[in-house]
Amino acid sequence: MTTTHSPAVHVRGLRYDYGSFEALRGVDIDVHSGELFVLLGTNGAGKTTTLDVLEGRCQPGGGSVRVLGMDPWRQRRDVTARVGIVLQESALPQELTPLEFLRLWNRLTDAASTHIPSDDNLACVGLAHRRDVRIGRLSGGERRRLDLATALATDPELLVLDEPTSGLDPETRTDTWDLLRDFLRRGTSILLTTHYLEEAATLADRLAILHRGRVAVSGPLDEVLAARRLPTLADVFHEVSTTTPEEVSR
Ligand SMILES: Nc1ncnc2c1ncn2[C@@H]1O[C@H](COP(=O)(O)OP(=O)(O)OP(=O)(O)O)[C@@H](O)[C@H]1O
Repeated sequence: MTTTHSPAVHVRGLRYDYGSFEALRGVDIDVHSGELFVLLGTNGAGKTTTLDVLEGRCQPGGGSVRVLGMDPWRQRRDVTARVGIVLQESALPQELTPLEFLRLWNRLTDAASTHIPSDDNLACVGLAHRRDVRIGRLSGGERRRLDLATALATDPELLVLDEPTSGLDPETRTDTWDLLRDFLRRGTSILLTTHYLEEAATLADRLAILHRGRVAVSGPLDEVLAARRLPTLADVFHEVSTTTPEEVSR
């Protein structure tokens, strides 16, 4: 893995509209190199839209966005080669096995990237024993782990994960946390979204809560709690989600 001295993600004043609906209304986010940053949000707050912009799938309507120092809209191919992405909805081919799929994935993704051997990758995500089973027969949790394996295939500098533990049982979820911690130890930066506040409190070096297209609070958990004078992240989340947009502070 090559290292970078740029911040992993630098977003200022990001705006995005769906027609006349303002989904992002001036979002600021920094993910420091080597940290795990959690983006929380109320339903429809704009988390997925933010990730779509970071991945170069949507053109920002305003503001500036840098991912590993690059403009994801103009340099999408370069960003994709260095960023591992897990989308909220994946479309894995049901007829292939995990091993066949990862080998195909490695051939289809950027030839300039270094690929982790597929067997090693499957072992890394705890799927070695399921490598020859058709994907259509895998459980939801196993498929989510295969999603993660595709994101890890090019040994990325940055992982962008949209609800990577959604629908996993508690044990598989904590296994995934351990896996993410392994990647942090290797210097990978991670940005993930989740609806699980416990996950955010456990994993995040820093976090942000989006509400109606704006960052309502951000920072390390202890600073967020101190700033709001509240005992738990759940209390902060409740306060944010019951605040009207005009009252949201930046
Ligand atoms: N294609 C679209 N057309 C119109 N509105 C959209 C479209 N996609 C998303 N939106 C709206 O933009 C807002 C932000 O959506 P987004 O999916 O980014 O939120 P989110 O924080 O990921 O939500 P959730 O946590 O519920 O998945 C929502 O109000 C959503 O209804």
